[in-house]
Amino acid sequence: MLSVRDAEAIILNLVQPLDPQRDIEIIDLLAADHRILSTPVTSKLDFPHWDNSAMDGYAVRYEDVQHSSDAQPSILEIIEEIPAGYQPQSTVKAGQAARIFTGAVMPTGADTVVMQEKTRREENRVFILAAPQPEEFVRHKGAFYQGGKQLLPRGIKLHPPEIAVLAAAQCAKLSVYRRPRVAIFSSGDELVTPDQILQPGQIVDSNQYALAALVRKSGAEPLLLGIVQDNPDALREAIASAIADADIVLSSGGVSVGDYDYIDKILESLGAEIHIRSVAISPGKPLTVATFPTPPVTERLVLSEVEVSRSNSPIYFGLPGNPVSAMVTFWRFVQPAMRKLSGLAGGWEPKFLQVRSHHELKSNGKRETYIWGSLHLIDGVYEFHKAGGSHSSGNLINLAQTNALAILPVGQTVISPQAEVQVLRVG
Ligand SMILES: Nc1nc2c(c(=O)[nH]1)N[C@H]1C(S)=C(S)[C@@H](COP(=O)(O)OP(=O)(O)OC[C@H]3O[C@@H](n4cnc5c(N)ncnc54)[C@H](O)[C@@H]3O)O[C@H]1N2
Ligand code: MOO
Ligand SMILES: [Mg+2]
Repeated sequence: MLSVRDAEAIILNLVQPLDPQRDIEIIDLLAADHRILSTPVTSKLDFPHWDNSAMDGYAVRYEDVQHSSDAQPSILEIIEEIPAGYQPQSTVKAGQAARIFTGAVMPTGADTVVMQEKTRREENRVFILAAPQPEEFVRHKGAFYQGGKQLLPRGIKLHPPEIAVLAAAQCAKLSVYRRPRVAIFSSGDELVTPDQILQPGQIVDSNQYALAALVRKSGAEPLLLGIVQDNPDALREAIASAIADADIVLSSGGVSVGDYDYIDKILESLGAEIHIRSVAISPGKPLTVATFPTPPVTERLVLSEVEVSRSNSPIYFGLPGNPVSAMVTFWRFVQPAMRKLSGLAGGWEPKFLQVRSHHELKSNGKRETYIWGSLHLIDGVYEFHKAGGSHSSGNLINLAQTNALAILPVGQTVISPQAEVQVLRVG
């Protein structure tokens, strides 16, 4: 069976990132948090834009004050007051100083700022009580960034620090990658929506809700196609509809070997190339990954009124139906694919932590095993606590309030309490 690592490599290799010319939208800077920059940003401005003061104090000529001390202060004539936002009018000459405030433009002639606390004021004279360093408390034009160089590269996720930079660079509107569109449907005759009255044998379609939340949390737009019966015609129609408009399709259920598990057969009949049918992971072994190299043979079904554009053919993930299996395979395989597709320049693979396990963790050693639980900070160090209750892949109840998956590699059957374990943060 395919290893988790090989499956991840195959999946990432299949993903074509969104196109930085076509797959973009122009948004307001105020809406930019968590979006991905699709064009490198350059500014004409230098940062700082001009020499300015880092302190409230006096702008002086270093040579006038270099020997100042409490006992023998230099005495300078104050020729101008320069608040922030004001363009100085005078030149500071020998024996002169300008009153200046933090962020205000340095006057010509002055090269150093003496902070107020090291001075004494007497009417329009200032006594400098200590010798400064040359150019002390001057923030020089272009010291932080020189106009014309790249300010921010394409493919980064925007967070408050980048948004501050973009604001300072006067990018009130900016170009970001559009959100990936992820079609989601659930397959199974036993499934109903949460508002329906359960008949014998029925259960609620929780996967649709879980996957929609996961997709939205990953910065993509979920297209919810509802519940599809275990019926080849209905499934064929749902899949054709999903692949028409989505970048990624997520179905859950129907990928194992049962008589009503139709997904793989229907994908094949639609001309899909199936790259993965199962992976050595627990939970989540029956996982189908497929692409559509040629346009599907069925007629295109329009999902929405909106005219949509797509540069690449979609990737289909047939996730296993068991609720925990669907979420674990999302976190481990779909999420990295979504990161690559979204235009992020790198860092698509999951990042694992090495932490101490509070409990004993067990596996049969045959598949890479993911055990759900939570990370707790104990004296500043993370510790993994396994969730109580059944670790059946059908038990979604004890998945609630977890935030991590501990991973036992193939061949490892036990991790002792207090031993180190590799963990994937989720949730
Ligand atoms: N003979 C074998 N049987 C099974 C194998 C196997 O290797 N040989 N693999 C098992 C594993 S592992 C898993 S995981 C499941 C995967 O099954 P399917 O993907 O075919 O999913 P279904 O059969 O449709 O459903 C499985 C289970 O999950 C419940 N389910 C399905 N959809 C939803 C939903 N949207 N929301 C909540 N729960 C859902 C469904 O009722 C079933 O209980 O196959 C094993 N069998
Ligand atoms: O691997 Mo299945 O995903 O055990 O339940
Ligand atoms: Mg099945």
